[in-house]
Amino acid sequence: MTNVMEAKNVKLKYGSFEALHGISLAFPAQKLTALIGPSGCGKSTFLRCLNRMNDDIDDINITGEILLEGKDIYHSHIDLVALRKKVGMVFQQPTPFPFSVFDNVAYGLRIAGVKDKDLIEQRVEESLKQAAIWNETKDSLQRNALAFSGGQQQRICIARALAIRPEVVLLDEPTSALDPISSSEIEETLMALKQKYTFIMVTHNLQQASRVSDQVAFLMNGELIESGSTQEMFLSPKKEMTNNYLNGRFG
Ligand SMILES: Nc1ncnc2c1ncn2[C@@H]1O[C@H](COP(=O)(O)OP(=O)(O)OP(=O)(O)O)[C@@H](O)[C@H]1O
Repeated sequence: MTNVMEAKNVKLKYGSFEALHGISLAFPAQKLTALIGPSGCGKSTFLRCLNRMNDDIDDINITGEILLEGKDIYHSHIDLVALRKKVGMVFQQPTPFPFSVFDNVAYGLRIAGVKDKDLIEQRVEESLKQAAIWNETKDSLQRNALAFSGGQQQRICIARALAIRPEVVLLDEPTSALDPISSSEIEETLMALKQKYTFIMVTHNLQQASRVSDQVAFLMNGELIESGSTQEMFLSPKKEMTNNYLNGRFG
């Protein structure tokens, strides 16, 4: 199985506080990896390392390597704009920009300098279809994205992330702000898209992790306790701590 990304001994300090103690984890292509663990264990911190979203935080220190297609994304020659084209992100709260659906989805392409109107139109349509929001938006592409429901906004954000054809999509609790129906629509969308993209998702929802992921990584206190296939992790975890967490004994 090919790994699209691989973290090697990633340590991160906020000032003198070490939030990640040396995480090593590989992300197989066209699979969904779920990062799980109790609140404050470092899931979001680790996820944000994967497209260098932490870079702007004052007094942060990151060591180790994160390889994307074999190259360290923390190497000084890496172009951040190019990196974020390859590694897109969807956040917990839907974050459409306050302009039309069309302009939201076209945003990344325009930033990347794409001028061909036909190509942009084609990509917008394709991406909205992939994110399963085309039927609800096709007659109102010029409507402000903020006028849609939370679940629809989140699918517009997924379409926006997909429009630039990333290798990897990072998702930070993408359904936790949504109602159950919208959440299950997003889950179905992710399952359908796994053939094309590699997803890495932070989730608090263990049932969600068991439904949609192929690989699970369990973090606690900034350490990777255990990772493995979803089936193995849920049915026969190797570590007692993982078993206790998955069985609701703490969290
Ligand atoms: N910008 C920051 N400055 C200092 N400490 C931070 C910062 N961001 C996170 N932390 C600390 O790092 C640790 C890990 O936080 P992080 O948000 O990554 O955890 P998490 O597992 O995603 O939590 P949750 O599930 O509650 O979102 C916590 O102790 C948190 O307080």
